[in-house]
Amino acid sequence: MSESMTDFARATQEILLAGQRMDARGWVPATAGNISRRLPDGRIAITRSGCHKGFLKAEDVITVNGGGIAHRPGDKPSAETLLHCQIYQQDPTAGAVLHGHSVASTVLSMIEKSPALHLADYEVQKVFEGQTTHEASVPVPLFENDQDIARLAQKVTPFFGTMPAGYIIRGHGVYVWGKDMPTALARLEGLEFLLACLLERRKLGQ
Ligand SMILES: CSC[C@@H](O)[C@@H](O)C(=O)COP(=O)(O)O
Ligand SMILES: [Zn+2]
Repeated sequence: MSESMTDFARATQEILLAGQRMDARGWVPATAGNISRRLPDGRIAITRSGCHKGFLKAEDVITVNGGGIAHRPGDKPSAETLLHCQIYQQDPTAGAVLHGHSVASTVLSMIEKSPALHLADYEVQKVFEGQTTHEASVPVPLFENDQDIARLAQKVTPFFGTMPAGYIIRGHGVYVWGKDMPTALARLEGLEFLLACLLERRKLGQ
């Protein structure tokens, strides 16, 4: 097996396990969500469009170039591939990207009319990039949903460098990334935990 095949096989395994984890937590209902991993040679391993992320098979992971074009003609990558490519392009440290559709991110982003949610006073916010204390406010930008993914990506571009916890698309879901798959998963779990806390507090009228 060549070195690049080894890297792709390892990334595929990570993506399959991440899909199972996200499904077990209820964050990827039906065929929602998508998952990717940057390979050392610059290719991006990403889920095929329309697969259930809890039941991914190795053949459901394909590769695209930095512009989101599948290397193998006929392969149909995630409909949101350009958002993954954008993250890898804008953040050279990013090695894995996760997108999910949790109840908390969907509901909170629909009832919050301001352009961001703010996470403050929570110990768990230290899971995010550069955060060392609960005594900080971590902004999570909210972008309007758009079926034109290239247009949506344009709206996100100016925010790179200011999103330690990732971002939310309104009525749709979260995008989170990290240097590797464990880091991205930890950030997703941290963000989803905090969104669930915010939602609980809203229900309590706080
Ligand atoms: C179940 S519809 C969800 C899709 O429209 C999309 O938002 C999504 O997250 C999954 O799209 P996919 O093309 O499978 O990566
Ligand atoms: Zn989605």
